[in-house]
Amino acid sequence: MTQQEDQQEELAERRAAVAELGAAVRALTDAAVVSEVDDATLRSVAAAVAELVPSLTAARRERHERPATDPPGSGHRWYNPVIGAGNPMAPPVHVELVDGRAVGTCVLGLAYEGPRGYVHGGISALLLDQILGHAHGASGRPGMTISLSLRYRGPVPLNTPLRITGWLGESDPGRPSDADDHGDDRQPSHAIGTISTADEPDSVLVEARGKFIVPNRKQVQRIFGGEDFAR
Ligand SMILES: CCCCCCCCCCCC(=O)SCCNC(=O)CCNC(=O)[C@H](O)C(C)(C)COP(=O)(O)OP(=O)(O)OC[C@H]1O[C@@H](n2cnc3c(N)ncnc32)[C@H](O)[C@@H]1OP(=O)(O)O
Repeated sequence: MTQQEDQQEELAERRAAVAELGAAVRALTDAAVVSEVDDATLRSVAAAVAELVPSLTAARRERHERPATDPPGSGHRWYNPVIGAGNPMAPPVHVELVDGRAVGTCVLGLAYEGPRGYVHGGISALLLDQILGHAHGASGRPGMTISLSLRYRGPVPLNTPLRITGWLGESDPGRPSDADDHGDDRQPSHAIGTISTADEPDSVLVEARGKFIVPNRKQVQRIFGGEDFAR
C-alpha cells in the first residue's frame, strides 16, 4: 500500500468514527428533548453524560484549527452545523447538485421545534443559508452571505421528510460586473431558496433570497488569516 493510500484509509476511518459519535450524540439529543421519564432518571443520565466529556476533550482543537476530518484542499466540513455528520446539532442535511440546483433533504426532530409541532424559523434560516451557499459554491466560487431575507409562507412540519432547494438568480444590474480596483469580481450574486415537504415539493413553505460575495484577497487575509477559506 502506498503512503497516500495509507493516509486515505486513515482519513476514512477517522471520518467514520466522527460520524458514529455524531449520530450517537444526535440520538441522545433527540431522546433528551422527547423524554418524559422521571426526574431521578433525568439526573442519573445527566451525571453519566457529564462523566463522558473529559474523555473527548483530552485532545481538542481551538478556533481556526482544522479538524483531522477536513485536511487542506478537501473542501470537507464534517462539523458543519447543517451538513456535518460529526456535528450532533446538524440534522444532517444531505445535499446534492441536480441540474445546477442544490437540493437538500432531511427530517427535523423535536430538537428543532418552534411553534408546537413545527420547525423554528431560525432553523429554516440556517438551512436556507447553507443551501444558498451550496448553490453559489456550485458556480466554482464559494462565498459568504452578506444578506438573507425570508418569507415564511406556511409552517414547516417536524418529523416529516423535507426538501430544501437553492439556485442562483439574476446578478445585481446596478453594480459593475468586471474586476475593479480591488482586483476581484465585486458583483454580489443573488441566490434563491425554498423549503417544502418532500411529498409536496411545489408547495413552498419558506422562501429565501440571499446575496453572496466572494471575499477578495484583503478580506480573506483579514478574516481567515489568508488561508483559502473554502478549501
Ligand atoms: C462547493 C462548496 C460548497 C460550500 C457550501 C458552504 C455553505 C456555507 C454557507 C454559509 C454561509 C455563511 O453563513 S457566511 C457567514 C455569514 N456572513 C458573514 O459573516 C459576512 C460578514 N460580513 C463581512 O465580513 C463584511 O461585511 C465583508 C467582508 C463581506 C465586507 O466588508 P468590507 O470589506 O468592510 O466591505 P464594505 O465596505 O462593508 O463593503 C462595501 C460594499 O461592497 C460590497 N462588497 C464588499 N466586499 C465585496 C466583495 N468581495 N465582492 C462583492 N462586493 C463586495 C459590500 O457588500 C458593500 O455593498 P453595499 O452594501 O454598499 O451594497
